[in-house]
Amino acid sequence: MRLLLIRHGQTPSNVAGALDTARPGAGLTALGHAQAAAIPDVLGTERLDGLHASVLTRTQLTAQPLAAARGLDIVVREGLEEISAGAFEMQSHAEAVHAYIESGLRWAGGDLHHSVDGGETGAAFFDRFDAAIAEIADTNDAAAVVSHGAAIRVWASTRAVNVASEEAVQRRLMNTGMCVLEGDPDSGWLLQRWHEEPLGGIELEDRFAQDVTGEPEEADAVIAEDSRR
Ligand SMILES: O=C(O)[C@H](O)COP(=O)(O)O
Repeated sequence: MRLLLIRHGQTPSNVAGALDTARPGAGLTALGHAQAAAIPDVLGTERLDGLHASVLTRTQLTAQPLAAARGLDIVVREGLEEISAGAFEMQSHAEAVHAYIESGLRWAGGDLHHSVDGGETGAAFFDRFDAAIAEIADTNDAAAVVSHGAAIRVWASTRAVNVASEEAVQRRLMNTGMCVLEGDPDSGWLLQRWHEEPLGGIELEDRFAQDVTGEPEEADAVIAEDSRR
């Protein structure tokens, strides 16, 4: 199947740099709605049998313009939600952000027992995300899935057999960025495309936002800079 994993549009938490991973989570900013509105034109005539979103409000809002343009229902699925920040929920300080990013890096390196304090393990994350994707693959040859920055980066970089996981997991994935994979749960997945910027173009990127799951390397660089002071 062809799987389009699209990160949701910008939220106030993405602007503030807060680890917002609980339900129902934030809605979209005005820019987030504009990013979502740009998606249908950019996807053009790309085949889509289904449109899926996580249980968090921001992915469903992001999927709405595409659903309207294609006449598709948004199927809300458990398992596609953001990686839990545990005890760091809604925190934006450097240690919290570092621990959250570091966790995904460790999972990509195979340390699946690790979790942030109070959060889920890598094993639990992959179990639920794999299960959701397997359900989608059962009934769709081509699907768009609107999910989250850390979840998409970690899952795509680890499940794609043609990339080095620990490098790919650190790539940028801005709001409404997209990873395209082809394959299936049995034969495996190939990464076809990693579109870092918003699908609607660089002019829909907010250069001043503290988007911690969109830019893991930049967030870590800021942390390193802070710790030298
Ligand atoms: O940590 C964040 O940046 C978010 O609050 C969680 O990731 P998301 O914005 O991609 O859902």
